[in-house]
Amino acid sequence: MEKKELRQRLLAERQAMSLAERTPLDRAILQRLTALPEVQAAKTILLYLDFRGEVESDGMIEACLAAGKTVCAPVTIKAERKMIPVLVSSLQELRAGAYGIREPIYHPEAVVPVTEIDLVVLPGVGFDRSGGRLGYGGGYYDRFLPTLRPDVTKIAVAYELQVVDQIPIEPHDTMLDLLVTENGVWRRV
Ligand SMILES: Nc1nc2c(c(=O)[nH]1)N(C=O)[C@@H](CNc1ccc(C(=O)N[C@@H](CCC(=O)O)C(=O)O)cc1)CN2
Ligand SMILES: Nc1ncnc2c1ncn2[C@@H]1O[C@H](COP(=O)(O)OP(=O)(O)OP(=O)(O)O)[C@@H](O)[C@H]1O
Repeated sequence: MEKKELRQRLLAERQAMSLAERTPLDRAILQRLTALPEVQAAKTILLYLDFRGEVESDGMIEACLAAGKTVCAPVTIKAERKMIPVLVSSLQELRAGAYGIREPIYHPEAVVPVTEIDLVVLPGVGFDRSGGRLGYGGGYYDRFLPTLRPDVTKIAVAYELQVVDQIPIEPHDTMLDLLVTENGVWRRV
């Protein structure tokens, strides 16, 4: 169970970081992310709402809203192991959803059609520099990513301590295009 052990080790390392340690890293990641031409060109972006010590995402949401972009975030349907992109118009209009993750309030009119999404920013537990990603093991993004338009840019954001030489990859895994950490940006080659 290589994946399970890697997940536990990386989660423990991430949780061990203090707020004072992560705050400058969050800022550096936010700056690198918003400077990317792909992000600047995107009109509709699927972001996430951080939990369990993921890279802070509120700043990304604020920046995208301020730039006039359409922002959506996952609403998690645990029973169906699926996630739905729902419009986020403000960080004040969120509630705690499945797993205690903050999410926008689901209304059928607030669902963003997957065909409208231009770019996805993904959290995760571990990453490698060739597009591999390790999540919490729910398979939510694994099922969701193949439903997107093929031209959608998929960007991982992570602390450098979450980056390993090689994430064990399975056939259902979708490779990510870019990895952004506090130290730089890696484009999948
Ligand atoms: N911020 C954020 N939102 C997200 C995700 C994410 O990774 N980060 N997701 C990306 O997928 C989805 C939620 N995925 C999750 C998957 C599993 C567990 C979880 O707690 N799993 C159990 C045991 C694993 C299992 O069920 O087999 C656990 O860790 O205790 C939590 C969230 C949708 N929203
Ligand atoms: N497209 C799919 N259809 C059905 N089951 C899937 C699919 N993709 C993944 N799964 C299943 O979901 C489970 C979790 O997969 P995996 O460990 O890759 O998740 P993860 O990438 O860590 O999690 P997440 O995407 O939620 O962050 C596995 O048991 C896998 O078989």
